[in-house]
Amino acid sequence: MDPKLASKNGDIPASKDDASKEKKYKTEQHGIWEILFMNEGHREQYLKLIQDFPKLFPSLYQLLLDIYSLSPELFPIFAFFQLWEGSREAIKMHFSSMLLRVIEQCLKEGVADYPAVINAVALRLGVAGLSSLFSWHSNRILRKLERRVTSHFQIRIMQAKLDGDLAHKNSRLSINLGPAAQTNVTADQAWRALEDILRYVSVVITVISQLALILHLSFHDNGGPFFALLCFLQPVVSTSISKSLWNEVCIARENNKDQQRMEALVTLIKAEYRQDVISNNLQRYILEEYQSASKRLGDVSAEPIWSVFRNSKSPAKQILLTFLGELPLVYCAALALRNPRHTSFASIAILQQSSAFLSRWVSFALGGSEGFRNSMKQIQDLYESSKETRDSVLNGTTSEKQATFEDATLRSGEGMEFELRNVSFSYPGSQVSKEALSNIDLKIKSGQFVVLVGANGSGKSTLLKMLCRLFQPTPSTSEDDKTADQILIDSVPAPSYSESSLRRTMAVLSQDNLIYPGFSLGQNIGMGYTPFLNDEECLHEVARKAGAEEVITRMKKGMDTLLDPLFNWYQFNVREKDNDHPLKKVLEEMERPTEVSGGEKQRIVAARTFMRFNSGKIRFLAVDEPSSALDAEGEELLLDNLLKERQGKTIIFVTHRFGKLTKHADLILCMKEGKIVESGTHKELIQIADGEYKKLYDIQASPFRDEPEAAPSSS
Ligand SMILES: Nc1ncnc2c1ncn2[C@@H]1O[C@H](COP(=O)(O)OP(=O)(O)OP(=O)(O)O)[C@@H](O)[C@H]1O
Repeated sequence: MDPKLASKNGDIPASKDDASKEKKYKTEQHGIWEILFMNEGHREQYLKLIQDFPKLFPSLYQLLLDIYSLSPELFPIFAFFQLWEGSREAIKMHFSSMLLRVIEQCLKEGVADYPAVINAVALRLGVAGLSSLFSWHSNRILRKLERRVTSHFQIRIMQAKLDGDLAHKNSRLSINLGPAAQTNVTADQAWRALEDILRYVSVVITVISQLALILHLSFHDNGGPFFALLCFLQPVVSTSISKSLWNEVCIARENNKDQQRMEALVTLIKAEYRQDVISNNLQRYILEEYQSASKRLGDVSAEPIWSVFRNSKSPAKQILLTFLGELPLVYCAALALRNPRHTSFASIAILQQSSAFLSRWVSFALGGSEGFRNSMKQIQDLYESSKETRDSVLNGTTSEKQATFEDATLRSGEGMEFELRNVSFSYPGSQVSKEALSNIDLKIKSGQFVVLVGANGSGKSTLLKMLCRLFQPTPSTSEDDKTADQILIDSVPAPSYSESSLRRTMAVLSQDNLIYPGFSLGQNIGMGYTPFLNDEECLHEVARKAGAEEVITRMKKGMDTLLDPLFNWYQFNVREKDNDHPLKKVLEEMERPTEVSGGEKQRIVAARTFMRFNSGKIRFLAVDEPSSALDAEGEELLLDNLLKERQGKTIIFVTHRFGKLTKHADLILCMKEGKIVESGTHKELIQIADGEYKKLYDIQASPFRDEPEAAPSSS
């Protein structure tokens, strides 16, 4: 059926400070899809490409230099094959035309010219053979280059991402938002971008070589430039009147409520929702709701966007383009009528083939400019992000910078001292209007054991991360207070430290329970302090302290167990029901996951933190609700063992549970709505009538307080 077509104009919200940059976009409805197009034709796209090219070219040049330095021996062959790839068809057609002419000559004269035919056939076959050989060789070289270039990019990307958690001078939220982290180009995508660029270059070479062939043939047979012009007509008209999603700057979104409802209902039949669906007795509802949504959807096309979009092209355009495509042949026919003696069938056949070929490739060349520009941009992003990260690295990897940074490890054995002066922080791009931290003033003395409490969302984790230098305070706008927005560590502004020395003195145990996939249990623990990664004794010792030893001994492979293995595997034709099949057993082994509970994961992650203490350099321990999934015994053991490590460390705990921690804390900071509303010891805070701490404490303690005895019944 014909998709419904509706069109209206919309405005992309322009930034207030630059209303002139306001751009228009257009929306069209195709079946269940709404498409938002920029009002931008091929002309604009080409202009953009021409404008951007000087900016993009250095990255492309750098890329070619890199490929050359990675494989100097392969590079010339690689360049030759690219050239060959583009001109291959024109060369083949040229030799085909030679052969056809010789045959035509023989037919016309009725004489078999053996040497000429053999020569032409040999040349044509030779070219065909060479072409296959080159393709095979080119493919091999390309695969080799792919390996080298992908691994080269992978290292660049990894370096950029790994440096991305450094507090970056331009970024308020450093974690995952540094310039490096902002590049989402993967090494594979980078390679594909390079392939796209090469393909585009090859398309351009193809067009040029076909054009040269057409001009050569048409001049030879009095076709002249007019014929070449006719060959261009169809692709030029086609690209200007028809749209292809691949060449548009657009967003396609499914906006049909009934289709969305149907998809949501289909999701509910997945295994993970089975238990919920049964216990909520939803089976009937799901089926009925699906039926009525499907009825409401009616005949609206729910095909994938590309087919709905293609179907919507009007037949008039298609007919016009078909006729334009036939024009070169009509022209040849006219030539034959005008000058029958000089017309060669061989040339007409080759011209016809060549013009169809040219037409297709001119379309690719005209339509592919946006893709080409995007691919060049991807390569540029990749180079620029890693360069920017290198410039912003403050961790002393740049030797001349190293000398100017403080070394936090020098005071090993002494807990860290913190001072926050009027520190505020908002998460960039957050939908929450309030600041996550608001004007915090705080002093934490060396060696103090501090507990952070407060309601959900009060800012405890954010404050802890701020102290761990994972976030930067929002810069102060106050002209009067020059010391605002500062964090001092041991009385020295935090940015004066080499980041890597700070990291070496901090241990962080959070509630996220991250088990590193693809690493064994032992490696997961050992990565807390890599020099001892293979020290079995040490691994078991820290596992014991975190209460994880029992989990490990329970595993058949102990420390070598892979909880979350990372490897690809495929099975072909091993039937599910064929239980005796020897491969089925192997398959089962591979499929069986090693399950551990949330609490067990917490223990393993805690063991990694204990491992960090082996460096002897830890001066600050930040713990964020590490026992949320632990049983009472596990929690007691973990907290006791963490507190045993107190010597020479400042410890800050975030917790919701009032008990041992709050009772023994040197300082309790009670937070509310991004502010520290109360601070002191448990004894002090509990005295504040209507205080936030007392309120939270009472809620937890009240079920354990003795109930007043019920009055005996009078009856
Ligand atoms: N990644 C984030 N992006 C945007 N806002 C965030 C992000 N993380 C936290 N927030 C917001 O910052 C505020 C403080 O959050 P934070 O996690 O520090 O609170 P919390 O006291 O640790 O809460 P909880 O007790 O639930 O762990 C909240 O309003 C929260 O919505």
